[in-house]
Amino acid sequence: MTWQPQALPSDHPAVHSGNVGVLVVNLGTPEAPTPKAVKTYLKEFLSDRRVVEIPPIAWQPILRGIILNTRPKKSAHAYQQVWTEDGSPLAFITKAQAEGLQERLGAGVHVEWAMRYGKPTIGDQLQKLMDAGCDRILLAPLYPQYSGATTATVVDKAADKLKAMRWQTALRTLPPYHDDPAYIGALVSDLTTQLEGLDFTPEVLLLSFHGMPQRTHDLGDPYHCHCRKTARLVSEAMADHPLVTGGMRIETSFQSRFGPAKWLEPATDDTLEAEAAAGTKRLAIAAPGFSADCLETLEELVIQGKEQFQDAGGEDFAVLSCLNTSAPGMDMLEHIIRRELSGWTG
Ligand SMILES: C=CC1=C(C)c2cc3[nH]c(cc4nc(cc5[nH]c(cc1n2)c(C)c5CCC(=O)O)C(CCC(=O)O)=C4C)c(C)c3C=C
Ligand SMILES: [Fe+2]
Ligand SMILES: [Fe+2]
Repeated sequence: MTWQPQALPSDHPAVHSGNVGVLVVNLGTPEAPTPKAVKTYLKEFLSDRRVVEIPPIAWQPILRGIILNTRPKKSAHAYQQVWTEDGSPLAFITKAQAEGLQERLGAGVHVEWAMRYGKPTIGDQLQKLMDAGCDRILLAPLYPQYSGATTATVVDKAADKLKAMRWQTALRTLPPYHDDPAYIGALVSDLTTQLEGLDFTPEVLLLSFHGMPQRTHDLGDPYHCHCRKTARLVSEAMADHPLVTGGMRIETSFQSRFGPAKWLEPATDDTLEAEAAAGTKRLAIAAPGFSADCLETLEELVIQGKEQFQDAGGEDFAVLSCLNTSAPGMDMLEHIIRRELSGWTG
């Protein structure tokens, strides 16, 4: 008689015996809104070759000789405008998203959070998950649109940690979700609720994404195309909304230009001025590429954007919140993360 493998009992769960971890990651933020802390943060961030694609021999003297001597003071002032008792919005919102996910996913999954630059570090948090017995970890960079400067650098950093280990944990990464119906649905639900709650009727809804050097796009980075697709899908999904049928236009722009090189266009600041100059009086702006409110939304849009629009003749101006820990946002994150855990959890 030949040997036969023993059949698994029919109720055998397709689940392994170790623990499963999820590490949600966002960009990072200084430890304090001071020039010293901002300098430390900017040095790490702007030394990342995924972020500034200039050979270090040319870039480091500019970074150390000019930028790190001028920008920290200016940026610290901006951070002071948005800092709260709980610290930097980007950090405490990311932490709250992780806690919300932990509650939703239950005790069978360990959820932690990390920042790509600053603290808590990706390496330390991966270690924490492994210390909790996680031999399978889903790394979830919370960037809907893929870019080498954001998504890939998170994966690089996690790989640096694994590189030093003899016995590695298994790692999966969350794919970009810029066109996922769950993400588009969450945005449309959240944006329409916020738009309907405004005390004015916007003529324009401006979707402002973080920018990137044009050269990075030309070298093949899909970020710009992902942003454009998100914007198109949101516009299509909102086409029947009374605000849109009533005449509200949905436009797209790119913010936070940094340095003298050409960045993705149209720029948000130029667009705000051009809209106001062309007679637009009432404008709402949303930043769907940011999972959490941060310096770039709370200072650059809420404070500077308002000034730019109103100085050019605009009147009513509102910045809509990011998905943050809203119900549609958390439902979406839970959905896309559960999907990636399939086969790892029951
Ligand atoms: C959401 C996607 C982001 C991309 C793409 C991105 C690219 C990118 N950014 C810089 C330079 C700076 N960005 C800064 C802040 C910042 N950037 C993002 C996101 C993306 N950046 C976020 C969420 C934040 C906010 C951080 C916070 O603490 O709230 C800053 C620091 C602030 C300042 O000094 O102005 C810089 C500098 C480059 C060069 C770049 C290139 C691809
Ligand atoms: Fe940035
Ligand atoms: Fe493109």
